[in-house]
Amino acid sequence: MTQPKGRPPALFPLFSDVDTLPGIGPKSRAALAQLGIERPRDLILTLPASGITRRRIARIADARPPEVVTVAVTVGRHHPPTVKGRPWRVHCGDGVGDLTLVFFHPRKEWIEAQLPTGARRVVSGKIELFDGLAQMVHPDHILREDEPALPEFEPVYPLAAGLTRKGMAKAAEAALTRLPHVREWIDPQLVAQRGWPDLATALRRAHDPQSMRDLSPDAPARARLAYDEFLAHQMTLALVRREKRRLKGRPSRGDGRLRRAVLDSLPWPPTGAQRRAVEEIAADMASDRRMNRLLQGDVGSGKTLVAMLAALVAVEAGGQAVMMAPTEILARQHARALEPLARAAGIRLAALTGRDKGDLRAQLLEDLAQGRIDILVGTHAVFQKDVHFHDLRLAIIDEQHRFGVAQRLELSAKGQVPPDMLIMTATPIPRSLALTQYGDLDISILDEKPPGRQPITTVMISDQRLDEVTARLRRVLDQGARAYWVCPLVDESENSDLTAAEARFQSLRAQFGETVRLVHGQMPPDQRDAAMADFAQGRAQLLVATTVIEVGVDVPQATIMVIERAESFGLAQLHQLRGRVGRGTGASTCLLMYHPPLNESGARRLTTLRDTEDGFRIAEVDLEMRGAGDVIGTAQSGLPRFRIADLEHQAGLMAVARQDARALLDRDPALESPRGQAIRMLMWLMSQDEAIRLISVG
Ligand SMILES: Nc1ncnc2c1ncn2[C@@H]1O[C@H](COP(=O)(O)OP(=O)(O)OP(=O)(O)O)[C@@H](O)[C@H]1O
Repeated sequence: MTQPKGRPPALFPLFSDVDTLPGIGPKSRAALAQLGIERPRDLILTLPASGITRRRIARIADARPPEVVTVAVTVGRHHPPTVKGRPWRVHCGDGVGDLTLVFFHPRKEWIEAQLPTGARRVVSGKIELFDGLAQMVHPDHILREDEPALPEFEPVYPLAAGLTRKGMAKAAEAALTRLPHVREWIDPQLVAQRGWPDLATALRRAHDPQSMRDLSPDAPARARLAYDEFLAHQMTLALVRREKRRLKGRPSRGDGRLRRAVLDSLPWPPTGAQRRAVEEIAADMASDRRMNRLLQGDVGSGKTLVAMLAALVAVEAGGQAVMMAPTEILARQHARALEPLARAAGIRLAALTGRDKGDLRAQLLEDLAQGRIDILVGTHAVFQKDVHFHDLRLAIIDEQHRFGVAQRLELSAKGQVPPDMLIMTATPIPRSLALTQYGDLDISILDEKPPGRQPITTVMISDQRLDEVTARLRRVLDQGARAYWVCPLVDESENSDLTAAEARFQSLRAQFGETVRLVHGQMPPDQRDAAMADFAQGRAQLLVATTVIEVGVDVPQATIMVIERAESFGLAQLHQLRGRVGRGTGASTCLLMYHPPLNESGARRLTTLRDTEDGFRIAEVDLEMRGAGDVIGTAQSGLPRFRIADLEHQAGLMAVARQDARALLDRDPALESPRGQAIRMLMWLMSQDEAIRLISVG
């Protein structure tokens, strides 16, 4: 295996092919590859995931089945199967009690050699009761009495077909011998304060746990290794961040005139969180470094205004701003929401999506290039080749978790003088994940709702009470209320959602008449816009919808939301959906209609939602229930795959690692000090090769 330029020779043995280890042949090599293990380095970072405690008992009668035990027995008679498909049974005993060993399809020679009648053997495995008799199916170990005793605790590695536990443990042991001596890269104070062992000791202990306690994320060895992984990752993010900041931006300073005009036009003052976020953004934009900031806002926290004020900084400075949304619907919605604000500021705002074609589009592009448009809102169409700005100073990206670090870097490469970047996300994500995925960005958080909002009353109700729900709906609609009715996510295919939504629409229309509208993603855009507009302006009172209304829809007069088959939605999605109500000063209600019986996960999601409206709290529960990868999305999210660290349980360490990484780079930009050198070693060890290249530019 060729070693990349710059990798310290001391690490070569760890990065050679895994089959250079003794005892690893082509078969094991293939099996290990299934686990993503290709080099000895991968082996040392693949830790036991769980463990088995095997109690040693003196007599069979001492077992408390079902239980994994080790016990000495005398082998009795063999009972080979008389009927095909039946197991081979071997009777054993210890003079007092009996134990039957059960084997499916054993090789005759093997089993007779392993368990000769009359011999003494130590067997270890799970004892179960079968028809009141003790039996052990496929013992994990069969030993002679003179063989070394089995340890009471046995680590369990992740296994793939073709690998045995023993084989894994041996391979890991062999790989560990290739670990060179390395200088400590962790801050000595942190090491002392947490009582962490050095790398080699930590690895040895992590591979040789003595009890379940040693496997917990808090065990010093595992905590240290998790921190190492976080630190390497955060070093990379810190380097990427530095690299981006190095990209000179142009300072955009406004006189505040346009921002004031917008604020004066609003009936309410900005919240403290909005004010803070705008200040942070304006300060970034005023500096001569490029802004790379993430604006994270809970539902209904008022991100739109913040985005608009940011855009106005660019316009006040004589430039333009662009805002990009992930979908056509969202882009249109943003444009609609920003339009009145643009009017108040007396500036020109235009929307551009894939839908725009022909002369209109050509005219729009011309206006944009001439600087006659100040703010452009759209889908990714705004970044097409033929779209030229007169003077683009700010790009706002409403991303919904769609981009990873790599994509962000790519985007920022667009344009000659790359604009400041503001990334907005409407889904609160737990801090640990934010630091993982967005560690290269600075973060502003909107965690405060505009004043005057009343808590949303959230109720769980069985769909067997559908009639009560519609009766109640009739009463409130008669009083002039506006309501959403969200149809279930039947399965992955959009068509079946559609059928469900259409069927529900028909039945509600039969009951409530003309005031019901339907929106779904496959409607012609004009019809969809018309239905939305009818609802927003009060010409319709009940909007039946699929999840297209999940984000961005803002109709403050809507106060009721019914979510059908609520248990079929994820937590974050439910939170977003519910966020469509409770956006005005009226009291709002959300009915989570479920189809009984609820399973455990469904129940937990719905009760969590019922009990809190705090998106950040909900995000934590979501993370706990689903794990990091699922919360952020698939591999394309840019979320790194940690081998050891556990984001759910070691989130605190991530924050420490981020701080340490940034401080380290500030003090030692080229990583030349002894500790800097050690950090380089860590980064090589963790395969952060790309990032290492960014160091030298330091
Ligand atoms: N400071 C404020 N005081 C009162 N109302 C506000 C304030 N800021 C925004 N609003 C109003 O709150 C509502 C929600 O704002 P906005 O649509 O910007 O939320 P959002 O953060 O985009 O939410 P979501 O992600 O849920 O769509 C809008 O009707 C907006 O006019």
